[in-house]
Amino acid sequence: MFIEVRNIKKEYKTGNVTTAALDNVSFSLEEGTFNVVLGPSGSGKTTLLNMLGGMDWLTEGEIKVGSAIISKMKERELTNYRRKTIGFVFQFYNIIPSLNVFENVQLVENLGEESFDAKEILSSVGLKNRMQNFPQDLSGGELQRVSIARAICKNPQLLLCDEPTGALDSKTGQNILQLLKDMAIKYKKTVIVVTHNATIAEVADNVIHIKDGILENFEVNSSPKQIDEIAW
Ligand SMILES: Nc1ncnc2c1ncn2[C@@H]1O[C@H](COP(=O)(O)OP(=O)(O)OP(=O)(O)O)[C@@H](O)[C@H]1O
Repeated sequence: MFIEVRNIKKEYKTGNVTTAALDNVSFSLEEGTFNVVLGPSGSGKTTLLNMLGGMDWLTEGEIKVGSAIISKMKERELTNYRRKTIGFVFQFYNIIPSLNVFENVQLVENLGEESFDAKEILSSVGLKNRMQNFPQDLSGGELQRVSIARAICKNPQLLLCDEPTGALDSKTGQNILQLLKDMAIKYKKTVIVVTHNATIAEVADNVIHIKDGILENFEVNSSPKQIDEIAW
């Protein structure tokens, strides 16, 4: 298994109040799979993504990614892990407005040891003719393509996406999901998409259902739908 999450717990303390954002969650995922984390607002989806991405430390439990036990890592190792192993895609793209499309992607070319060529990756996400444009000239769907190209350019093993289609209409969202699925198939990336949209889960290989920080169900989808079969 590429990812093994064992009995993880994450508590946040604010003053005297302790919130268990995740409680005793365990699952594993194979490499090259397309996975969805599904749950209502406040259920712990982003917390789970942050834990997998090495953004913060667990309260209890263990997370293994590849051969690395990331839950045991100190700050420096975690920074290295985030840099080399993880690509992040966010709902609102996080593109730098003063850099053109090519420059936004080229920024990360030096982070990975076996990075892809920025131009090649931009072509593969359908932005060959937009490289010299600035973000202000692009549509939401195109901006999300830039952010996927940037996430994938350093050749990370794991692509973590927080509501990547949340700001897009259904048709554009489908295109973006197809692109993320292609990343799993074509580049063997393990992709995890967080969403509260149950329709999106129908195309996933595995669905991690969480509610109130607890894993309600780990659903293995033996025949995931094609992306053009869904709409929301
Ligand atoms: N840094 C933090 N400090 C304190 N509480 C937090 C922190 N981050 C998250 N929480 C709490 O942990 C719980 C889970 O939050 P999380 O953001 O993971 O949920 P979510 O499922 O991603 O929600 P949404 O879909 O609304 O983004 C919530 O009760 C939230 O208020």
